[in-house]
Amino acid sequence: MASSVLRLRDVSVTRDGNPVLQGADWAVEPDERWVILGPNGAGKTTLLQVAAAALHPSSGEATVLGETVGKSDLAELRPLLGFASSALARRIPRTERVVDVVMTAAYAVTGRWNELYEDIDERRARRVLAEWHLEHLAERTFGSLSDGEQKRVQIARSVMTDPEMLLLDEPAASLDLGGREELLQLLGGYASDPKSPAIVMVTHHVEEIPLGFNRALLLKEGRITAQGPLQEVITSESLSETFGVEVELTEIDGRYSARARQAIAD
Ligand SMILES: Nc1ncnc2c1ncn2[C@@H]1O[C@H](COP(=O)(O)OP(=O)(O)OP(=O)(O)O)[C@@H](O)[C@H]1O
Repeated sequence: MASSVLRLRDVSVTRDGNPVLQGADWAVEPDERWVILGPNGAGKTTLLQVAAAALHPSSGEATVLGETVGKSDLAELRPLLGFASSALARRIPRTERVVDVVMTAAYAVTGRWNELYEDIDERRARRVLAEWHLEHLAERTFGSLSDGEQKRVQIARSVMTDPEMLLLDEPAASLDLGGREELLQLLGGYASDPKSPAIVMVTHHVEEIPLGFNRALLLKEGRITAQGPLQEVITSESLSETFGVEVELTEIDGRYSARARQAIAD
């Protein structure tokens, strides 16, 4: 069996003296596509930052692509980890050409400075843009795109280096219905492709779980409350327990929706 791309053993993270992640045990295998759900402040982004080797555990051990976070030089890991988040997107210059936004990922920078780009990088960037239905926007500036288009550019950028693990922090946040559905369709296709890397996606809403995702992890107050196969973990009971409201969950053709039972009774 291939080795885990991510392994956490009893990982805790303390920030400003507060425990924000506690005793996390978790492994991600190459063929797994994980969704992480939990209330605001539960520690989802913190967990993703540990997975990205961007944050060191305060205690416990995190191994990313075989390297122990905090013990090895992680610079070489960077291109092997695709990462997209709104915080990272804010660092992309609005005047940058879309094709350059994607291409600069090969050098793990935002903004095109003095790197020498190869034709092969540009060809790959244009191919990745086409895969995410963005080729017609290649020459536009990043700042001129709609939110939905910008989200897709961020994901295209994060897969440019052909990473071994793709980490997505709320990729569908702030999208309208059409934009969300288009993104979910593309993500679902990507997740269903056996050649795609391991994927970990943080989201607030079960409606944003793309088809093709097969694992789920629930977090509450810094602790993992459930993890495992998606259909076993995403249940009315587990969501009610994690979010602290009575949740009524429905699933149609692999897509979920949830609402509070209270709302149904009213
Ligand atoms: N740099 C920081 N310094 C101090 N506390 C922090 C820092 N970053 C996050 N926290 C705290 O850690 C806790 C977990 O934050 P985190 O962003 O991981 O949660 P989250 O589940 O992603 O939340 P949300 O759903 O609101 O995005 C929160 O209480 C937050 O205030």
